[in-house]
Amino acid sequence: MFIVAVTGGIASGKSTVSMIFSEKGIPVIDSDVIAREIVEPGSKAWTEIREHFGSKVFNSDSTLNRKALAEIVFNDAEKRRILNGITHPKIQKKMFWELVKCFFKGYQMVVVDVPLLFETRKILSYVDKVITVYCDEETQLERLQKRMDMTEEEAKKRIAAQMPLKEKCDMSDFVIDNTGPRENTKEETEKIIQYLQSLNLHWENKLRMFLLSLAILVFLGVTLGGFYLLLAGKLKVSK
Ligand SMILES: CC(C)(COP(=O)(O)OP(=O)(O)OC[C@H]1O[C@@H](n2cnc3c(N)ncnc32)[C@H](O)[C@@H]1O)[C@@H](O)C(=O)NCCC(=O)NCCS
Ligand SMILES: Nc1ncnc2c1ncn2[C@@H]1O[C@H](COP(=O)(O)OP(=O)(O)OP(=O)(O)O)[C@@H](O)[C@H]1O
Repeated sequence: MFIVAVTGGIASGKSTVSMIFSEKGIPVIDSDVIAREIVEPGSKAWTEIREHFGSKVFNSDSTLNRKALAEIVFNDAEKRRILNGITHPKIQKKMFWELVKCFFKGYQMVVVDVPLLFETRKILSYVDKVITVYCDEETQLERLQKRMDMTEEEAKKRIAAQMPLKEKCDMSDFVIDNTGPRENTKEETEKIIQYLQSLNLHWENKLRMFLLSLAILVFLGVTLGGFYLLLAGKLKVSK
């Protein structure tokens, strides 16, 4: 299975690009959605956030008060590091299992939409191609304020918490400029999808399937062999 990462800065247009992949029947795993799932009331992350940040970052119905937590972590790098330490391993684990599900469903290609791909690097290790969705700073600030109903100061702080967008572009296989109208972005994205689909992934996918099956067989062999030896040892002792 070929894994394509869509990354970029906050509000640069990742969801806009991911949606175009989705319209072509390519599944999209969105880390922002997973980040919300793992903090549901009673979850491990929810409990750890409560321990570290206190009840002030929760609503009366026990759900996370995202605005209150954002106010803390985007004004304090150390607190952000603590929150990332709680959430990121759980997001990465859930993303990994979502990928495994896609693999067994037989998808040839899957997209992971991860804003902090280069900042955290973990998911980067199993991604085949990276697309960075770029837009100029002025447009990013304007779209962010509009979409999240933020003040200019809040928006600037959120942008500053991420790696500069230009640096992400330099490290990517493809860059989509989403500064202009949506039609341009759609056209650029469709060209990339066409290119990715034209790559002869057939043999690569077969090889991966073979290696995965081999790994499963070795695992089963070692486990069953271990049990057999354990059982045989016990039988000898009991004689
Ligand atoms: C701080 C929280 C509660 C704020 O929630 P809010 O609803 O305001 O934002 P939302 O989750 O929709 O995120 C919007 C965007 O903010 C940016 N962002 C979110 N968390 C971070 C972070 N820790 N560092 C830098 N940018 C971040 C991303 O670009 C993301 O797409 C939330 O973002 C969170 O739990 N963050 C930690 C988990 C995380 O890193 N998520 C990003 C996906 S891996
Ligand atoms: N080309 C465009 N022209 C005008 N508005 C756009 C364009 N692309 C995206 N937008 C708008 O900008 C905002 C951010 O876009 P989008 O949600 O795709 O970004 P994102 O990178 O996924 O954001 P996030 O970092 O929150 O996940 C949205 O309100 C969207 O409707």
